[in-house]
Amino acid sequence: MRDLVKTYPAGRGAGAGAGPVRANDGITLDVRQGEVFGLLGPNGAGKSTLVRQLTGLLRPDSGSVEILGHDVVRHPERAARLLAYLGQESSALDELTVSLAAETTGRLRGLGRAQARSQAADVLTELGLEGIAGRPLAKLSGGQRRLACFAAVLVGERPLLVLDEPTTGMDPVARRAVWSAVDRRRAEHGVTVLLVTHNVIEAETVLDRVAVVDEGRVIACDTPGGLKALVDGDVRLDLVWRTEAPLEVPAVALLAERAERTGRRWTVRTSPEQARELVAAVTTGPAFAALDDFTLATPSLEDAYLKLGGRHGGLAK
Ligand SMILES: Nc1ncnc2c1ncn2[C@@H]1O[C@H](COP(=O)(O)OP(=O)(O)OP(=O)(O)O)[C@@H](O)[C@H]1O
Repeated sequence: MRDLVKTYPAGRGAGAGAGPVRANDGITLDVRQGEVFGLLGPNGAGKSTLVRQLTGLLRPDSGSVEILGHDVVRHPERAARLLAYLGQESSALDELTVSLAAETTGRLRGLGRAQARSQAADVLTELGLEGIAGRPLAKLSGGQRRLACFAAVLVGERPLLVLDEPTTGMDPVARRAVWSAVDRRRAEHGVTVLLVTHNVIEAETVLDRVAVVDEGRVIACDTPGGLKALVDGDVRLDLVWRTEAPLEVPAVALLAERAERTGRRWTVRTSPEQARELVAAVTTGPAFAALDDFTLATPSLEDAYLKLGGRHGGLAK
C-alpha cells in the first residue's frame, strides 16, 4: 500500500466542534508474500480503517493498494478472490450452524458442494470445533463464535488472510489453535497473514514483522527483534504483592513513585544494575514477606511498543 489517506466526515451525531477524522494519514507498507505481518497500535490508531481499505470494503481518499499484482482500489471486487477477512464485527452468517457457516463460506468462495463440505469438516477438526459444529453461531459464547468465524475464514484457502483481532475473547486453548493454524498455513502453503492486534505478548511468537501505527501514521516498522533493540539494555522488574505494598520500607516507598501499578502488580523498567539493587532491597526483610511473586525479564515487544508510545505520546496511556 502506498500513501493511503482516509478521512471520515464529521458525524452527524458527533459532539459540537467534532471535525472530520483523518484515520489514515499517508500509510505506506510493503507486506512480503509468506510473512506474518502485525499491525499494532492503540485504540483509534487507524488499523481497522487500513485493513478495510485492503479488503475493498472501504475506498481510500487517495493512495494505492496492490495485492498479488491486483489494484484493489480500482478493482475492489477482486479483493474477495485474493483474501479472506476476519473483521471485528459479527458475522452475517450468525443464524447458521458452525459447520454450515464454514461450508457456505467455501461455496461463496467458489468451491463445489462436496469440496466445501470436506474442507469445512477438516478445518473444524483442526480447530477442535466438532463438538459445537451443529450449533448456530448466534447461540455460542463470544470466544466460541470468534473461533467459528476464524474457521470459516480458512475455508477456500485464500493466499492472504487479513485478521482483525482474531483471538478477542478466546481462552488459551482456542488462541493456541488459532496461532497454530496461522503458522501451519504460512509454513505449508506460503500464505501471507496481516494481523491486527493489541495483544503484543501473544502475537510476538508468530510475527515476522510489525508496524506500529499511531494517529493514522506508521511510526515504526521492523522485526520484533529490531523493535526490541529500541529498549536494549533495559530490563523489566515485576513485583506482585500479597495484599498492600509495604510502603514503610524506604526502597518500596521510592519504587511506588515510578512503578506502573495494576492492582497488586507493580512494573518497573530500569537498567540491569539498578534492577539488581531493587531485587536485593525487596527480597529481604519485611518487603520480601509482603511479596507474592517477582520476575526480572529482558525487554518484550510490549516494552518496545510502550517505549515508542513514550516517545510519540499516546501509546503508553
Ligand atoms: N465509520 C466511521 N466514521 C467516522 N469515524 C470513524 C469511523 N470508523 C472509524 N472512525 C474513526 O477513525 C479513527 C480510526 O479508527 P479505526 O477503527 O481505524 O482504529 P483502530 O486502530 O482499528 O482502533 P481499535 O484498536 O479500537 O479497533 C478513530 O478516530 C475512529 O473514531
